[in-house]
Amino acid sequence: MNELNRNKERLALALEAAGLDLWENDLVTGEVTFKALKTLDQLGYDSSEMASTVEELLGLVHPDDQPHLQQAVQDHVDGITPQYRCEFRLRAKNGAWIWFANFGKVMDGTATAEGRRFVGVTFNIDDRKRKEHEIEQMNRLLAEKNALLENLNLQLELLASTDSLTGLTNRRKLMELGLQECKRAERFRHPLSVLMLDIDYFKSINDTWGHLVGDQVIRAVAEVCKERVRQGVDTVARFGGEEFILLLPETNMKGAYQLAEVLRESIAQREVVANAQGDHAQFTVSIGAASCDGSNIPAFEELLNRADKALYKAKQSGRNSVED
Ligand SMILES: Nc1nc2c(ncn2[C@@H]2O[C@H](COP(=O)(O)OP(=O)(O)OP(=O)(O)O)[C@@H](O)[C@H]2O)c(=O)[nH]1
Repeated sequence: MNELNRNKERLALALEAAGLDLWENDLVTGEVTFKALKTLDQLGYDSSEMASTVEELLGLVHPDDQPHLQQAVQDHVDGITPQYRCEFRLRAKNGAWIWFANFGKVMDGTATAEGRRFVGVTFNIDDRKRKEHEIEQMNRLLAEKNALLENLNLQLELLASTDSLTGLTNRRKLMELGLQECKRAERFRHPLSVLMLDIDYFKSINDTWGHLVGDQVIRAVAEVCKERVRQGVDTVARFGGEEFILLLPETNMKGAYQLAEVLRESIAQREVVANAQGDHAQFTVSIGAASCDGSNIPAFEELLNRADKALYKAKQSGRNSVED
C-alpha cells in the first residue's frame, strides 16, 4: 500500500470516528464531485436517488434554512468568513426533517484565481437540536407558568389586603402601610395625618332598615372617601365594622381637618335607597383627626390612639362632627 492510500485510510478512520461525512462540490459547474454518502443514507436515499448537483441538494434543504445557508456559502466564497459553517434541516425520503451541520472551505484558490473545489464535512446534529428545542419549549412553558404565578400572587396579595365588602384596604394592610408611612415621614421630616371615621348610630340603621341596607351604607361611605382623597397618595381602609381610617401622607392637621369636614358634609348629603317603596336611609359620620408635623413622629398605633380619642370627643359632642 502506498503512502497516498495509507493517508486515505487514516482520513477515513478519522472521519468515521468523528461522525463526519466528506463532500466536495465544484463551484463552477455546480456538480457534486464527492457525495456525502452517509448523510444521504441517513436521509433514506439509495445511491440511484442521490443528488449529483448542488441545486438538487439545495432542494432538500428546508425552505426556512435556505437563505442563511446560501448566505453562509456566499460569505465564505467572498472571503468574508475563513470557513463556511451552517446548520440546516434536510428532508428525508419519508418526509421528516433532520438537522445537519456543515463545515467547509474553498480549496485551490491562489492570489490571482478563485478556487473551484468546495470541500467540507456534514454531520448529524439532530439529537442536539431536538434537545435544544425541548429546552426552549420547557423554558417557554416555565416562563408562562412563572407569569401565571406572578399574576396569581398579585391577585392573592390584593385579596389578602382588600376588604371584600368595600374593596378598600383592609386592616392588616393598613397596619403595614401605616408603619411604612411613619418611617417615611420620620426620614424626610414630613407631616402625616390620620382620620378615624365612624358611622353614627349605625346599630339603629341596621335595626331600622336591615343588615343589607347597613352594608350599602358602609359601601356608600367608602365610595365618598375614595372619591375625595388624593389617588395614589392617600389610603382609605376599612378598620372595623363601620369604622374607617384615612392615612394621609404629607398632610398636616389643617389639611386633615379640611378633608374631614368635606367628608362629613358629603356623607351627610348621601342617601341610600332603603326599600322597594323608595324610602332613603340617611346617615352621618363622626371623625377624629390626629396629626404629626414631621419633627416627632409617633408609632403608627399611637397615631391611631390619638385619632380614636378625637373620635370619642366627636361622638361626645353630639356626632356628625370632626374633632382633633
Ligand atoms: N350591616 C352591617 N353592620 C355591621 C357591620 N359591621 C358591624 N356592624 C354593626 O355596626 C353596629 C355598630 O354599633 P355601635 O358600635 O353600637 O355603634 P353605633 O350604633 O354606630 O353608634 P355610635 O358609633 O355611637 O354612633 C353594630 O350593630 C354591628 O353589628 C357590617 O359589616 N355590616
